Amino acid sequence: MSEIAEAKKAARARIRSARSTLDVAESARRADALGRVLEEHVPARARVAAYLPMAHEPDVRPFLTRHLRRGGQVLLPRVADDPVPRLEWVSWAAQSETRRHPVLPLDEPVGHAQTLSDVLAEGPLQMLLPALAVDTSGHRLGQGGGYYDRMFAEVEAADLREQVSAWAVVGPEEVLPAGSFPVEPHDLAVDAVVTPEGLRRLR
Ligand SMILES: Nc1nc2c(c(=O)[nH]1)N(C=O)[C@@H](CNc1ccc(C(=O)N[C@@H](CCC(=O)O)C(=O)O)cc1)CN2
Ligand SMILES: Nc1ncnc2c1ncn2[C@@H]1O[C@H](COP(=O)(O)OP(=O)(O)OP(=O)(O)O)[C@@H](O)[C@H]1O
Repeated sequence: MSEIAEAKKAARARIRSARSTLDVAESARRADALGRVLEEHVPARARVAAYLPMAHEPDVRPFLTRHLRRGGQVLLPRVADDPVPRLEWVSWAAQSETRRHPVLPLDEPVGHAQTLSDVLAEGPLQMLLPALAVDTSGHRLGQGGGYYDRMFAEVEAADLREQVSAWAVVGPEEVLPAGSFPVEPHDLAVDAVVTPEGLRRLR
């Protein structure tokens, strides 16, 4: 493994370990506060592409439920590794079924999926990206699959970056000064970061 990849791995381990010490009451308080921040900043009509939280990731589900109730649309990702590793997107309703991924520690939506290009052909998209940390230049440290980076490389190649508003979702202590974790050329830059304390624009 390259030196940079090793350093990213160490940063991920540090943040995952800190996340695992958050108690249940504090996690619930954060999910509630995060819901209020997102409800304030995401227009009711927006199409939102989000995620189902795994392993202590910020819980966006209270917001997603409220967004559906106010008439918004929600899409969730599913890993499709054949023929190449990529994400596909499934439209989400309150009673939709989920299934455990056979290898990765996450639940995924079941049903008809679209590529992100198909989704973007229908109009602009508000993306809420899972992350372990974000620096103040907008760089994002993810779980290490490279799925979001590859997806954004495609979006940029198709000249569709302007169609996407990309917000990373992390805890307040995970917004870090630039240089706190290694950044590679392929790492996507987000437009803003959202925490239970509020939204901060980064570019
Ligand atoms: N909630 C959520 N959904 C998501 C992502 C995410 O980060 N969060 N993804 C973002 O890309 C994709 C899934 N990618 C993932 C990549 C790595 C690991 C992970 O835990 N890796 C462990 C080893 C896991 C194992 O093999 O058991 C590791 O790297 O240590 C999880 C998800 C799509 N869905
Ligand atoms: N645009 C790309 N083209 C090809 N490979 C890529 C691209 N972006 C990332 N990768 C590869 O994916 C792997 C993981 O990248 P990285 O550590 O940056 O993931 P991450 O951003 O934390 O993950 P994720 O986006 O899934 O949350 C690396 O081996 C990297 O080289």
